[in-house]
Amino acid sequence: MANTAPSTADAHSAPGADGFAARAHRIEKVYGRGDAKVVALGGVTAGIPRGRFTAIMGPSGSGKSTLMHCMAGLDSVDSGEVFIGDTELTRLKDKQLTRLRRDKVGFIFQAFNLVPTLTALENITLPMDIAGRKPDRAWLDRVIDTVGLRPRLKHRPSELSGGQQQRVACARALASRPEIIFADEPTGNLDSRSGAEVLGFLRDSVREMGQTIVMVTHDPSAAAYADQVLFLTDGQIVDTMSEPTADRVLERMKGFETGRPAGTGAQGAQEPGVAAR
Ligand SMILES: Nc1ncnc2c1ncn2[C@@H]1O[C@H](COP(=O)(O)OP(=O)(O)OP(=O)(O)O)[C@@H](O)[C@H]1O
Repeated sequence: MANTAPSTADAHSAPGADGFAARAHRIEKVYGRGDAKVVALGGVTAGIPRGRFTAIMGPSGSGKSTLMHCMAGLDSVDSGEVFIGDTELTRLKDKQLTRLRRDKVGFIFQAFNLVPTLTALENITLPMDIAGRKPDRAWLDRVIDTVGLRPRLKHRPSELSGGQQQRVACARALASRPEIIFADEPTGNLDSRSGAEVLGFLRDSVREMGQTIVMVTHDPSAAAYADQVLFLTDGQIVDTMSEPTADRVLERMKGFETGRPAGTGAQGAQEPGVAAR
């Protein structure tokens, strides 16, 4: 894990700067036209620090999923640049983008997206099998033990609980040691106990394995597992928070929902480390 998070100014000024696993620079994304036009992202600049757990929060429709999809190369931007490491996604052709996503990015979705006919272990190694890469056995063992799946490796998804299935999805994302994992509401389909297990595991993989994770969530208690929170409202980053607690996140969210950031919610009062605009 990085000891010092890169500063807001770094994210702003330095495409290619060290310390960020992914960066967005003035990205805009507009859906529809005329009366149906929606500015989902209105020129967002953000850096996701390497080796840290970042949560993205904001009211419904604020652009969280769009930001994540654009930063992960799952969706295109209308203007601006997106980088994973030093690679600018916005310049890549489709095939190069597919390869980059396969080699450098891990995904965890709300729906676990496991292949029902494969065992837990086969699901975990599937992306590497498709890429023709041999798993690093020692690393794979560590991932499996960390998520506590050793006794369930031969089970198919239908024989696993929701929490166990999401742990398989987490292990699948971690197995290839990607530069960054994007998690979109990873606990959205889980009860609070299974959700807490998955979040604890994600946090441990950042602290103990140095993984970089960025997670979209609606849930202040989920965001409290992160090292820092980035708040979006109306397609703009309006605030950041380090060392979040559920209460502080909830308090700040209340401010955004009434259109008036609570606490230090003004743009100029951002805490350093996550994002700048
Ligand atoms: N494919 C699309 N076509 C048209 N508008 C879209 C599309 N995808 C998203 N939008 C709009 O863009 C805005 C941002 O959507 P996005 O899904 O990123 O928000 P969100 O913060 O993730 O919302 P939620 O928390 O409800 O999932 C919303 O107003 C949404 O209606």
